[in-house]
Amino acid sequence: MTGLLVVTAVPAEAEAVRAGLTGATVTVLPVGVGPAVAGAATARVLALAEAAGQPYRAVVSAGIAGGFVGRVAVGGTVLADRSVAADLGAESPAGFIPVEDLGMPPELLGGGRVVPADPGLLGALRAALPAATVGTVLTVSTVTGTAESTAALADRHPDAVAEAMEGYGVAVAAAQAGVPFAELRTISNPVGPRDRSSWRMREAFTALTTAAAALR
Ligand SMILES: O=C(O)c1cccc(C(=O)CC[C@H]2O[C@@H](n3cnc4c(=O)[nH]cnc43)[C@H](O)[C@@H]2O)c1
Repeated sequence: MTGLLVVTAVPAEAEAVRAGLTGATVTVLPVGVGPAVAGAATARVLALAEAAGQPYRAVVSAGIAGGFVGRVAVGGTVLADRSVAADLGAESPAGFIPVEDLGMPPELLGGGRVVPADPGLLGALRAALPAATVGTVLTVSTVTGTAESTAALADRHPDAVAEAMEGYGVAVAAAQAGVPFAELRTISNPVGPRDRSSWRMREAFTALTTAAAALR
């Protein structure tokens, strides 16, 4: 059995993770942005490793994220206790309807919009990162960028601490391969009205390198 697989969206995130992992035998791969491409690419990596007789023992989705104001600070580190496909469902005049409530057969929903982190893996990461904020990390296909959508999302998910774009897709790939999953994020920007001047990429990448040491 091979070791841990860490998947990021972009190469810069993968480099930041690798910088914190010197000496460790961890595979770090940038697999693309968004839940579909990240999920499909992760599924392929897991399947190829399995076919080669060297399955990974766990998968971590890692990278930067937006943080919900008042729940986690920019520059902070987040561990997901669950990864949730926040926009998988239907809009209606009465508000958002989760995909589970649309009357579809459950077997078509791949376990639903909520994938819990593996308890053993999350426990190990919590122990290694005691200052990390633990909570729901949302996966969105569209970055939240207005005050109205931020308020609606925060209301719908009172336990959400951050949003990113890959975790749920990677989590589904891991679940279908029977491999433990966790999500680790560092906060580059507040979730809220689009404002590039509020982004703190350097801070988030530095925090990602520091947090990556926990993956050894
Ligand atoms: O152009 C924008 O308004 C914008 C706002 C936030 C992030 C981006 C990106 O291109 C980065 C997407 C990339 O990073 C993760 N990420 C970082 N911050 C957020 C966020 O606030 N909401 C969702 N995803 C975020 C994400 O996982 C992607 O891989 C552009």
